[in-house]
Amino acid sequence: MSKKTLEAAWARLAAHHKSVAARPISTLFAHGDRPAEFSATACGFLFDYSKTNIDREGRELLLELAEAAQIGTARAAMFTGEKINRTEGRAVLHTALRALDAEVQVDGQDVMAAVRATHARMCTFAEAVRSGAFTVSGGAVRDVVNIGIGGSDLGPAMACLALAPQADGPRCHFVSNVDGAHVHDVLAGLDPARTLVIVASKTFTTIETMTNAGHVRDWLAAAGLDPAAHLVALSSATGKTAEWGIPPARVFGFEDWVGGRYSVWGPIGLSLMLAIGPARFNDFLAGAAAMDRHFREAPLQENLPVLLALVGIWHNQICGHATRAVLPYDQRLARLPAYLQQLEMESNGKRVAMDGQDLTRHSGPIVWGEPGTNGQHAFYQLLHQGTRIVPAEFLIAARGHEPDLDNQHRLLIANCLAQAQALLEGRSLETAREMMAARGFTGDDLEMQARHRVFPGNRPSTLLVYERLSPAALGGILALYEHRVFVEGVILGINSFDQWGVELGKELALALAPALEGEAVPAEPSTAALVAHLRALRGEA
Ligand SMILES: O=P(O)(O)OC[C@H]1O[C@](O)(CO)[C@@H](O)[C@@H]1O
Repeated sequence: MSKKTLEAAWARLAAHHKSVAARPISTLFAHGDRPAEFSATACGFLFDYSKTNIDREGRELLLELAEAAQIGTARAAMFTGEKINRTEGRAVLHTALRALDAEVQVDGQDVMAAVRATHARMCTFAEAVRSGAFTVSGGAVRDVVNIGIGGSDLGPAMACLALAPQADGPRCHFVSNVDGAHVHDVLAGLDPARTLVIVASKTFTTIETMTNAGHVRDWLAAAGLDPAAHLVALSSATGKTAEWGIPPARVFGFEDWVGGRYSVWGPIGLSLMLAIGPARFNDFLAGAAAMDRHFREAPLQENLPVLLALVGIWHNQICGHATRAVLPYDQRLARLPAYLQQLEMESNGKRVAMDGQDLTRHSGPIVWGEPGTNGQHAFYQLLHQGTRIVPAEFLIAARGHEPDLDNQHRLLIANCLAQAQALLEGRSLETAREMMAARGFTGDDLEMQARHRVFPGNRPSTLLVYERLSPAALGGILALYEHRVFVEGVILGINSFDQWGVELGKELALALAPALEGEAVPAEPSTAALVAHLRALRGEA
């Protein structure tokens, strides 16, 4: 890619933004059929970005930016197994986990035979657990505890909640935090004899996971059971799983080209497969694979992941909005914002470009959110009247899973659309004055009261619409976001697939452990003082 072409595309966008920044978004609807022209459909999704300040020229310039960043070349490199994760010398092939018929090679070697074999073993195992043919010490498995953190937890935990209406297998629970409260509360009430324990860790060294796994192994042993009969491992480190005494038949491995935050599609998704069954899990994969095909084949201007990325770049880089709110009007997507926080911020929260040079612009956005309508009664106040603008990303299904509660689903949709409309249109001082006058206010009091009731509006939002949160729809949503993050990363020149920023804290935590046992004093004075204070509170100093 020519740096000059790319910088010129950025400069043109900045200049265009300067010329339209003061324009109210609502005025854009005066011309043509904006809702149709600024939305796109694919794979059962409608993505509406008409309530943004992007006009035809802005979109053209954004597409030019994507072309200048050579999205097409980068995309081909990812799908064909080139080692685009340069700092770790790895290919990036999570897409291969959901394209079981594909032919993919890394270093000239076929990788799909192993992917297919592991997938088949997972299906057989899941069927056996679900049917009761596979038993633990006390008989058929009633509860599954997945112990993992980050990508080894967030994907399956989020998806198990999202697809609860399809869950007809054993009950799945998730332990991630090293805080003993987490494992304690999850195990409370479970019968060890009927519990299957999945230790999910790509590296099998993550301190939180291995500590929790050790505790659960002791919990099984304390009940007089053979822990090995209850344990399953999902890991790339098969040597380490063997040291743990987990029988190879219950170890499901994957290659280093599956990044943690991209791993729900393979063995790390085993808990989800146990919950919903292999057929629905395959629908989940198929939904993602359809989005992969769309991402590879659709022209950039109709390409959903590219459009999401460009709207993101517009808001984050061009308009300077540092954060983005993800607002699923879908209670079962309650963990989607947390999942996306890892996906987006671990991928694109970097300070240097691919070549190690400082980024010349900001890294990816801060992502946060909560399901609607709950958020409306919490932080939406700031979205509507705060001094900072937070682009809102709404998600809504046309139908829920509860036909007898369809009236509530209509109310949910009404709320979602109303919020987007309120953000766009706002309420003028004039209208607020009329309102307060009608309520009997006069003079200075009327003016003061009215000013509190003004909504500036002109706040951008997008909406992703789908028919219903099925396994395929969830697969599509996650793949859409994965590729969006990839496209944003390519445009910013970031390696979206490493995560060196998580290392320092891990190292320091290990180094601090002896200090908390009184065996050393940290050199850093603030930390030393806090360790002393905490030890005193614990009655240890
Ligand atoms: O699966 P593992 O190796 O236990 O890692 C868990 C998580 O830890 C991280 O490496 C970061 O702390 C994530 O990228 C990863 O998903």
